Amino acid sequence: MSRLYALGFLALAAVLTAVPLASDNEYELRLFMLFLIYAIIAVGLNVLIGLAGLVSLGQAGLFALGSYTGAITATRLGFDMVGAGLTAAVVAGLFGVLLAYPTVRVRGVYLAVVTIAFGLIVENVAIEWQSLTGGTTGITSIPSPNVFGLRLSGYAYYGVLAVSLFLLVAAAHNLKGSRYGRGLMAVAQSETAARALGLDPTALRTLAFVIAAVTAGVAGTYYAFLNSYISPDIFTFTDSIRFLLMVILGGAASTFGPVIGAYILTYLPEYLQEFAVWQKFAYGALLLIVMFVLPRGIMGSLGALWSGLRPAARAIAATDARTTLAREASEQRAELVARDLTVRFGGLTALSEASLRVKPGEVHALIGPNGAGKSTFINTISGFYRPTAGAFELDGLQLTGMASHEIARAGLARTFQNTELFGEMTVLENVMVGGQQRLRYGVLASILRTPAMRREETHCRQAAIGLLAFVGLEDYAYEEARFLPFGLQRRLEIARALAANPRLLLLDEPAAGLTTQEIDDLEAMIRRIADLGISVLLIEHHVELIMAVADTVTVLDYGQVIASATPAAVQADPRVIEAYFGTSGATHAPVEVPA
Ligand SMILES: Nc1ncnc2c1ncn2[C@@H]1O[C@H](COP(=O)(O)OP(=O)(O)OP(=O)(O)O)[C@@H](O)[C@H]1O
Repeated sequence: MSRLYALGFLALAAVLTAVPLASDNEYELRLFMLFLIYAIIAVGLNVLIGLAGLVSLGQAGLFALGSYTGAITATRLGFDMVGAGLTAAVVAGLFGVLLAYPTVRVRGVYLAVVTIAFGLIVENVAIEWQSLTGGTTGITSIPSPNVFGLRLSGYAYYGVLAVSLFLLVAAAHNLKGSRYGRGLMAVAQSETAARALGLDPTALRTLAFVIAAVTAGVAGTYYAFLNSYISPDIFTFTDSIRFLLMVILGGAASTFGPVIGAYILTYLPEYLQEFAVWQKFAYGALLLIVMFVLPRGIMGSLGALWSGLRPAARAIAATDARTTLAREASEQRAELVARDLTVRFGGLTALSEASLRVKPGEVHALIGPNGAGKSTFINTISGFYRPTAGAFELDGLQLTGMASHEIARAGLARTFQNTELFGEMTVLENVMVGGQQRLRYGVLASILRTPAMRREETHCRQAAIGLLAFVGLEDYAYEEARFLPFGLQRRLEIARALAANPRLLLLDEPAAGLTTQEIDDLEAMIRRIADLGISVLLIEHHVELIMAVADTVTVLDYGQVIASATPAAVQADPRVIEAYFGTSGATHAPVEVPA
């Protein structure tokens, strides 16, 4: 943990310890405990909003679920706080899974609508299911906080809440710095690239929803025990908006931001009481001003200032990329075989019975005029399109019908025609996302930062730095990827794909938009990759590059393979000349493939 974060945690611990000592009346302490409960919700919600990039406006519904579950189990079944809290966590967690399901189909504003609907349904059920929830009257006489039969004093309960918040902030911070945090951010920033690197977006989003739901559920139980009374009007849509605001105001994705946001939004109404009828106006106006001045939230904006002062990457030991990649690749040089692939889009046949074989360890170029079906071919073999007919396999393993992330895990990595980087992550983090399929530690190990987890992370980081050196980007490790010049972004995409330790690398027009010097560097890089024993399938328009690096060239025209041979043979093939120039006899000179 960096010193700055250590200081932050120290400050948090100091504040949490000092407050009960300093507060001289029960009202003050109770208000602070309310803040702690809201902060717990905000920190959990931050995983969903800040890391996974998903907006939920139904958090009050999960808070209510936890509250009612806690209250009902405590009043009817006699559960103590631990039993009630655990039950609430399980119930809310299950609803978290349920809420995550729509993300398979909807996102953004549509997802927000789904979560709003969920919140409203919970509110209505709380009102209508009178026999269970007490209807509008709610549930009264919830026992005071107790653990294993021991009744907790006000201060002891404060301790439970303070420790819960502290541990949760630490857990969320650790999660953010683990493969799960990086995975969530990667999926949020480019789902396509994340899938191509073997990440399962559905699983990751479900994890984020479950974390946000479980924390809201537990906070709900804490609230029920604090208040000893709950009713539906405590959990309204306005509260969901308030929870969302806590995260955004404090700084989404930051460690302490949601706590600060929760503090401000708990205490602001108190401070503004003297404005009487203008209270709501002042509340809204203040929020507007803060968000206008600090659009990334309070901690987000401070964090941006700090990011320029981070250490250089060279300080971290690197694992030589050549040894890492070559060792594993030489064991399994890959052969890709595609048989009679046909892809139709409605009435248009983009690929028609196209067959291709990339021999183990070769550089195989796939060329053809614009619209010939090259991108369709690689989108199909990387699992982004389903073939209408035909099959393809990697070293005998049938890949047809597999999801893109499963194909990536089978050893096929790719780059994109229009680069698909995780723009707001650093160059190093981008490459680490590429390498994280090889990490084995679980969610619990992430949260606890176990020694085994840290060991795996160090290896992953060292390998990533080695790969950055391999492509000449070691000096940019801590830059945000979106700030790299275009040529370097292309190199980063290659480093990231290599980090997945692929057996077959698909390069989709890697020379597009590069300068002559950059294309020369790319040529050398492709040679070095091939020398490591990694098979390469290269889609390119740049003829000099193809001639220089390809062992075999396959030509597509109108979705059909019209030639597949050595570069020289293909250049002289009349069918290829005809495909490019519309006539086979017009020239006997080698074909110049237009860029
Ligand atoms: N998702 C899609 N939906 C409908 N049609 C598509 C889709 N993707 C590609 N096509 C069509 O399939 C045909 C082949 O396109 P594709 O992009 O594979 O060609 P390409 O050889 O990669 O071309 P370019 O060199 O211009 O990138 C084109 O007619 C294109 O319009």
